Order: sequence, then C-alpha cells, then structure tokens
Amino acid sequence: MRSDTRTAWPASLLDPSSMREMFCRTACRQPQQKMAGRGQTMVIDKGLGMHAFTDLLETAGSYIDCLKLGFGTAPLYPIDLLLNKIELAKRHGLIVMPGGTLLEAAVQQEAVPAFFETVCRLGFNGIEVSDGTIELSRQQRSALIREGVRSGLRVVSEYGKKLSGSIIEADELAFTADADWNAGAELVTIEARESGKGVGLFDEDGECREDVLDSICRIIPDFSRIMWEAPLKNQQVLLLCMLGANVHLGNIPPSDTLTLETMRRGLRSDTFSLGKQQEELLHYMI
Ligand SMILES: C=C(OP(=O)(O)O)C(=O)O
Ligand SMILES: O=S([O-])[O-]
Repeated sequence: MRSDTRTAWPASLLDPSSMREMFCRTACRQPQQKMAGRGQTMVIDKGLGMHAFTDLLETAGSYIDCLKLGFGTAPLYPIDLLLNKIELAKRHGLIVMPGGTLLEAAVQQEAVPAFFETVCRLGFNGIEVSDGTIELSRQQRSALIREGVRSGLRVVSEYGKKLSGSIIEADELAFTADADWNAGAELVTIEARESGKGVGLFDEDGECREDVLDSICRIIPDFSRIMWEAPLKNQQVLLLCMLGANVHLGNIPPSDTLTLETMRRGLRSDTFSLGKQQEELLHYMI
C-alpha cells in the first residue's frame, strides 16, 4: 500500500537527481540499502512511546538510518517498552544506540564493562562514543571505540563539547576523526546538542558560524564519514545547500524526518534547486 502510493508518482519527482546511480535516492529504499553511499539521517528520540514510535517508523522509517535514544533516557524506560522499541528499530534496518552521555556516565562511574554488557544484552546494535561532558584521553577514546567494535556494535563517535560557547578546532577535529576511524568508528558526528544552539558550528541563535564551516571544509576534504548534528531546519538547509543532498545529518527531531527527506530531494522550496545542482555537478564530473 505504502509503496503503491509512492510508485504512483513520476520517478523523477521522487528522485530529481536520478541521472546516475551515485546520485540516486530510490523511491522505496530497502533496509539493506541503508548506510550505503548516500546521505544518512540520524534521528534523536527523547522518549517516544510505542504508538508514536511505530507511527514514526511506519511513516518515515525508510528515511532513517540511525536512531539515538538521546542522553540517558534508555535506562528510564519500562524494560518491555525499551526492548520492543529496539526490536522494531532493528526490524526496520536501523542502527539503534543509546546517547553518548550514557556511556560518559558509565565512564564516570567506572562501569564501562557493565555498560557494554547491558547494551548488548538489551539488543542495541550501536553505540555513540563521546566526550561532550567528560574528558577522555585519546587512549581511552580509542579503547572505547575498539571495545564497541569487539562487542559487535556499530560505533559512531562524536567530536565536540556540550558546554555553551564551545568551539570547533578544525585541526583537532581532523586529527580526532582520523584516530576514531582508525579505531573502528564508522562515522564521526559533530556535536550540536539537541538544541542546535551555542555549540560548535552554531551560534547562540542557531545560525551557522560560516568561518568555522569554511575551516572544516578546508581541512577535511571528504565528508563521507562525517555526520553533522543539525536539529534545526535552517541548519539542515544550509548544510544541504553547501555540502549536497547526501550530507549525513543527525539529531533530527522525529517529526522532521520526512521534511528533511523532502529537502534532500529538492521537494521543498528551500532546497528546490538541489536536483539541478547535482545534475550540473554530474556533467562537470563526467
Ligand atoms: C543529544 C546528544 O547527547 P547524547 O549523545 O547524550 O544523546 C548529543 O550529543 O547530540
Ligand atoms: O544534551 S544534549 O542536548 O546533547
């Protein structure tokens, strides 16, 4: 029923950039295609109940790659509800992980082995390794990433501090990203918190510090393994327009999942020209 509705539309409407497979965002993405060479979307779930969660995945699950149960919300759920959410997320082919702050709390409490054991036992298939609130040495950070990989988890790391006014040092980001990838992280996320304001790339009003973005772009030539936290619409629009429809975006509020996908496809006014830009880029490349 769902795919019938979508296939009833002209393919070019759903996929204005469909000239070549590398730019193709197929109308009905299958779970096994997730994580493969196109812009990934990480949604932050701050405590949806089962009905809202089921609705989200039924409506927009095809456009989500990774689901983060934000901060330390995971241990606060009734256990059956948590297990059901994790199970349903995995059935939709998603990476499902607790917030990085929960791992940071485990580090603080010297309970890392129990943390990994519990995360695996509950059925999570991913973790976020971050030091947004605590300090981690390079060695500790790599060890946590490796432990995640050893535990059979998909590992996403996060660069940046949560403290208001924290700034991104492009050199440090590049160094951290390299070391994280080498340790086994699949993606390095750039911190913007759930608010998207006053942290890293974004100023107190949530506007992009374009000089910071420029310095990152100069030092990291390839964003295929970088994910930008961008919870606000203006941030998503800017990154899509600057870095292309396949930029990886995270901390997307559940209710914005489908609208983000319209923007990736040039089906909303703000990014209407994206399909055209991609065609031009393609002509330039071939
Ligand atoms: C929401 C965030 O915190 P956490 O990883 O703890 O969920 C974040 O770091 O973007
Ligand atoms: O705690 S948050 O908003 O990353």
